[in-house]
Amino acid sequence: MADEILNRYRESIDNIDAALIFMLAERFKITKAVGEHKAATGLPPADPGREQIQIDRLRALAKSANLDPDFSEKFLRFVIDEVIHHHRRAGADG
Ligand SMILES: O=C(O)C(=O)C[C@]1(C(=O)O)C=C[C@@H](O)C=C1
Repeated sequence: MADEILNRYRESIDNIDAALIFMLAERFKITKAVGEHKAATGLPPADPGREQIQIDRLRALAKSANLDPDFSEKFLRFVIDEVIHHHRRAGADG
Protein backbone atom coordinates (compact mmCIF):
# COMPACT_ATOMS: atom_id res chain seq x y z
CA MET A 1 0.00 0.00 0.00
CA ALA A 2 1.27 3.49 -0.87
CA ASP A 3 2.35 5.47 2.19
CA GLU A 4 1.07 8.97 1.36
CA ILE A 5 2.71 10.57 4.39
CA LEU A 6 6.14 9.16 3.52
CA ASN A 7 5.64 10.16 -0.13
CA ARG A 8 4.91 13.77 0.89
CA TYR A 9 7.99 13.91 3.08
CA ARG A 10 10.06 12.50 0.23
CA GLU A 11 8.72 15.12 -2.19
CA SER A 12 10.12 17.80 0.13
CA ILE A 13 13.41 15.94 0.48
CA ASP A 14 13.71 15.72 -3.31
CA ASN A 15 13.02 19.48 -3.68
CA ILE A 16 15.61 20.32 -1.04
CA ASP A 17 18.19 18.00 -2.65
CA ALA A 18 17.57 19.68 -6.01
CA ALA A 19 18.04 23.14 -4.43
CA LEU A 20 21.32 21.96 -2.86
CA ILE A 21 22.57 20.80 -6.26
CA PHE A 22 21.68 24.12 -7.90
CA MET A 23 23.33 26.07 -5.08
CA LEU A 24 26.47 23.94 -5.25
CA ALA A 25 26.58 24.39 -9.03
CA GLU A 26 26.45 28.19 -8.55
CA ARG A 27 29.14 28.00 -5.86
CA PHE A 28 31.45 25.98 -8.12
CA LYS A 29 30.78 28.40 -11.00
CA ILE A 30 32.08 31.30 -8.93
CA THR A 31 34.97 29.37 -7.37
CA LYS A 32 36.05 28.41 -10.92
CA ALA A 33 36.41 32.14 -11.63
CA VAL A 34 38.29 32.55 -8.33
CA GLY A 35 40.66 29.71 -9.33
CA GLU A 36 41.34 31.32 -12.70
CA HIS A 37 41.97 34.68 -11.02
CA LYS A 38 44.33 33.09 -8.48
CA ALA A 39 46.23 31.22 -11.21
CA ALA A 40 46.54 34.42 -13.30
CA THR A 41 47.75 36.54 -10.38
CA GLY A 42 49.97 33.94 -8.71
CA LEU A 43 47.86 33.63 -5.54
CA PRO A 44 48.03 30.28 -3.69
CA PRO A 45 45.09 27.87 -4.16
CA ALA A 46 44.33 27.69 -0.42
CA ASP A 47 43.81 30.55 2.04
CA PRO A 48 43.66 29.02 5.55
CA GLY A 49 42.89 32.39 7.20
CA ARG A 50 39.83 32.88 5.01
CA GLU A 51 38.77 29.27 5.64
CA GLN A 52 38.88 29.78 9.42
CA ILE A 53 36.62 32.84 9.10
CA GLN A 54 34.17 30.81 6.97
CA ILE A 55 34.22 27.87 9.41
CA ASP A 56 33.64 30.11 12.46
CA ARG A 57 30.79 31.88 10.69
CA LEU A 58 29.09 28.67 9.53
CA ARG A 59 29.46 27.02 12.94
CA ALA A 60 27.67 30.01 14.53
CA LEU A 61 24.97 29.96 11.85
CA ALA A 62 24.53 26.19 12.30
CA LYS A 63 24.06 26.62 16.06
CA SER A 64 21.40 29.27 15.57
CA ALA A 65 19.68 27.02 13.00
CA ASN A 66 19.77 23.97 15.32
CA LEU A 67 22.14 22.14 12.98
CA ASP A 68 25.16 20.26 14.32
CA PRO A 69 28.13 22.70 14.01
CA ASP A 70 30.56 19.77 13.58
CA PHE A 71 28.51 18.54 10.64
CA SER A 72 28.42 22.03 9.09
CA GLU A 73 32.21 22.29 9.44
CA LYS A 74 32.75 18.83 7.90
CA PHE A 75 30.45 19.75 5.01
CA LEU A 76 32.23 23.05 4.34
CA ARG A 77 35.63 21.33 4.62
CA PHE A 78 34.53 18.74 2.06
CA VAL A 79 33.39 21.45 -0.38
CA ILE A 80 36.45 23.67 0.13
CA ASP A 81 38.84 20.72 -0.31
CA GLU A 82 37.21 19.99 -3.66
CA VAL A 83 37.54 23.68 -4.64
CA ILE A 84 41.23 23.67 -3.70
CA HIS A 85 41.69 20.54 -5.83
CA HIS A 86 40.09 22.42 -8.78
CA HIS A 87 42.24 25.52 -8.07
CA ARG A 88 45.40 23.36 -8.14
CA ARG A 89 44.36 21.87 -11.46
CA ALA A 90 43.58 25.34 -12.87
CA GLY A 91 47.05 26.50 -11.76
CA ALA A 92 48.74 23.46 -13.27
CA ASP A 93 46.77 23.82 -16.53
CA GLY A 94 47.22 27.58 -16.87
O1 LIG B 1 38.11 32.59 -1.14
C1 LIG B 1 39.03 31.98 -1.73
O2 LIG B 1 40.21 32.39 -1.73
C2 LIG B 1 38.74 30.73 -2.43
O3 LIG B 1 39.58 30.22 -3.15
C3 LIG B 1 37.43 30.08 -2.19
C4 LIG B 1 37.51 29.05 -1.05
C5 LIG B 1 36.05 28.52 -0.89
O4 LIG B 1 35.71 27.53 -1.54
O5 LIG B 1 35.28 29.16 -0.15
C6 LIG B 1 38.42 27.95 -1.44
C7 LIG B 1 39.73 27.89 -1.05
C8 LIG B 1 40.31 28.82 -0.07
O6 LIG B 1 41.18 28.17 0.80
C9 LIG B 1 39.26 29.59 0.63
C10 LIG B 1 37.97 29.67 0.21
